[in-house]
Amino acid sequence: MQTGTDGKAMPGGVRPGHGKIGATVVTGFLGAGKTTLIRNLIATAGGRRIALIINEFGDLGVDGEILKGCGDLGCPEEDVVELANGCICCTVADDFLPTMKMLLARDPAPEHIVIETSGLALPKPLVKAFAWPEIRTRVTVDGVVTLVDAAAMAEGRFAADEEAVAAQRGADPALDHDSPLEELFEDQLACADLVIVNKTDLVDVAKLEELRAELSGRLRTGVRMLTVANGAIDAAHLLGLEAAAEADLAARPSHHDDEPDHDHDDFESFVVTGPAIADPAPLDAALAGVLARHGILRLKGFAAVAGKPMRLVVQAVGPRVQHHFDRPWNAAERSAAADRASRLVVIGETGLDRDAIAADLQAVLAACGAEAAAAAAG
Ligand SMILES: Nc1nc2c(ncn2[C@@H]2O[C@H](COP(=O)(O)OP(=O)(O)OP(=O)(O)O)[C@@H](O)[C@H]2O)c(=O)[nH]1
Repeated sequence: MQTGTDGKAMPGGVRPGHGKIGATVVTGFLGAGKTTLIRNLIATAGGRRIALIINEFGDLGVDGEILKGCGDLGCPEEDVVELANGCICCTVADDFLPTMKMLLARDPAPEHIVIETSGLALPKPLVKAFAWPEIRTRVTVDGVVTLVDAAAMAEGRFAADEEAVAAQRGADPALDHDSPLEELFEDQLACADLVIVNKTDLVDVAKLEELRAELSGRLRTGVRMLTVANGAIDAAHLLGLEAAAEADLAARPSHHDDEPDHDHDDFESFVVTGPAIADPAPLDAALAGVLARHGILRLKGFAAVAGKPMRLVVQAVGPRVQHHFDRPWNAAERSAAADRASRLVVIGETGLDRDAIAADLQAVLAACGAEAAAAAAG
């Protein structure tokens, strides 16, 4: 399902403005479906040479790995650049600009550049980087595409916890923000040229209309909104917006406009390593329990399954856990088979009980081995 809010025709394909290379910034909260959308974009881009810059908050490059593993001809591995271990908005000078220069030095240069920000990144500092002299002569921000997780929004997962905010305000009357999640959500919406409400399969029609009405009141004038499931939207709707967002920063307010050196103290992530499992069947329900017990926002990574040549991708967003085999372990990974283990990145608001979470996750992985062994023996 794809609909415009204003009934106008959607833009066509890539129309490079003023001879510059277009760049699309894909933003949206943790697990909103950015990587899923980008896979669809690549698959429907008609063979255009698109370079991807993939940024992750945790130091395990899961999204880049998934995109490289997709085997799509439009996305050869060398065109996927990973910027893990930090939010792109904070590492612009150290990581992003050198990466852009490297891509622009290629011959031939990419036809379009797509940047997936981490789910915790503020898009505005990244857009600002396109105004840097070395970049702006060659590249323009074709559009900022913000994904909204319809299910998370319907469940109130971005809304401020009124009691917690009241308690914080009591302790610090100068506090001017609602909650880290709400602020981030607002920043991502305020910077958008196009909003995609994803995961419509998880909400009913009435709820979706409610969400659209709420969102449309929070967007800049003229920003379009589309509704989709599984990021299934054609590249023609995403590329060619011709927004030149880097020249329009004042129209995109951020909660952090007065904080050039903001940080991400409100969130943390760490990686848990555990044993290979024997049976993925009980994994989802068991992991959902861990997420709920510890208030984990996002968990993702890879599990090794004993006796299987394929890598198991594990994904959890809020209460929903999914797994699937994506590709065979490659030769280098196979030769390290003795060390092959399951690796999961955990992301949440600051204050996670890392030891307890690691123990809980390792117990789940171990149980998925033990239960299968018991079933085989019985
Ligand atoms: N039910 C449902 N699941 C979806 C949809 N889109 C994505 N997912 C699932 O949501 C999970 C997260 O999707 P990703 O595409 O990895 O999300 P992301 O925004 O890239 O995640 P981060 O980079 O960690 O912020 C995966 O398990 C997807 O399969 C959708 O429309 N409906």
